[in-house]
Amino acid sequence: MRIAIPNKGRLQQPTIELLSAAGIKLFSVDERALIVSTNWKDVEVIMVRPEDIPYIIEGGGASLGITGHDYVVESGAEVEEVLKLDFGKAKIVFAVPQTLGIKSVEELAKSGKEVRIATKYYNIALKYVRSRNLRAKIVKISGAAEVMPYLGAADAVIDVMSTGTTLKIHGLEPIDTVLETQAVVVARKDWILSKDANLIKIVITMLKGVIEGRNKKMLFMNVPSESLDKVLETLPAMLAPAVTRLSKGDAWEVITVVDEDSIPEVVSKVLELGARDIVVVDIEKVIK
Ligand SMILES: Nc1ncnc2c1ncn2[C@@H]1O[C@H](COP(=O)(O)OP(=O)(O)OP(=O)(O)O)[C@@H](O)[C@H]1O
Ligand SMILES: O=P(O)(O)OC[C@H]1O[C@H](OP(=O)(O)OP(=O)(O)O)[C@H](O)[C@@H]1O
Ligand SMILES: [Mg+2]
Repeated sequence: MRIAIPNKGRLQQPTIELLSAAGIKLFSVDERALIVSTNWKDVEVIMVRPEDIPYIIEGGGASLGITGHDYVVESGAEVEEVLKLDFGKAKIVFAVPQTLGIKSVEELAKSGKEVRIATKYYNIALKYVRSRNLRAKIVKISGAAEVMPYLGAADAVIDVMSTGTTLKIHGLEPIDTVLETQAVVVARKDWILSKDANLIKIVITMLKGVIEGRNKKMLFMNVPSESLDKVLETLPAMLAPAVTRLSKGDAWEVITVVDEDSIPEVVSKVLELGARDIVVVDIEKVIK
């Protein structure tokens, strides 16, 4: 089977790292190679432009693809988003020059003036202006939208924002969120009927395992008998914490899996309750 991944840009490196963590390592012979074999003998990776990936999947050129949700929406391709990947997170925003002093889209719509909007997201922009009753002309460009108002070639932009620095540098102010995006895994809608369905399922399971594992940690701790019940009561777990008697003394080893974000709170609570020797361990995959 084939997996289509970005051949450039922000999503490429995290995608290669994700595949590797899932166990799929790329054998790259040449940096310019568009088709790369992997250590999984039935899995081949193709490197293509991220905006083309939805069409490639829809057309049957690859079984799975990794690209941005924004590109899936923009393409209008009939594909299924099977997994969110937690990277490439950004917002597509509508931004206008700060000097205009406009604070909302409603204000702009009411003015009745035609706005020229520069964007690489033509279809998303078209749908957006209709939904907001804006009189607009969409100026389709393929990048660097932020500079268009400065050049006088557009009055506003619909573009990607993460920290907001790029917009600010160019004197633009976001006044509305058009779409939230992140990297996703896409497949054909009927992938389950494909001859590769089993392998596709395995790859999705491994990728999901890595994503689930990234936000979780394993905790080991020693707990004296008198504290055990209280510690077990407070500890989160996937099902329930595991408990084993220690080889010496009146104490127990308690093992559980918790969300990374909750570690400071959980650790301070169990310490207070008498737990000791707490060990926090990274998790490679969580397969449910
Ligand atoms: N600053 C950002 N933070 C997080 N995600 C981003 C950011 N900029 C773009 N993205 C996301 O990454 C993907 C962009 O991939 P793409 O390779 O097309 O753009 P790029 O990495 O900016 O390269 P280029 O602009 O040169 O085409 C999109 O899905 C987009 O939403
Ligand atoms: O809100 P910010 O954190 O500033 O991020 C937004 C910028 O990030 C992306 O560009 P990127 O950094 O990928 O550079 P590029 O212009 O080469 O695409 C995007 O096209 C914006 O220009
Ligand atoms: Mg970019």
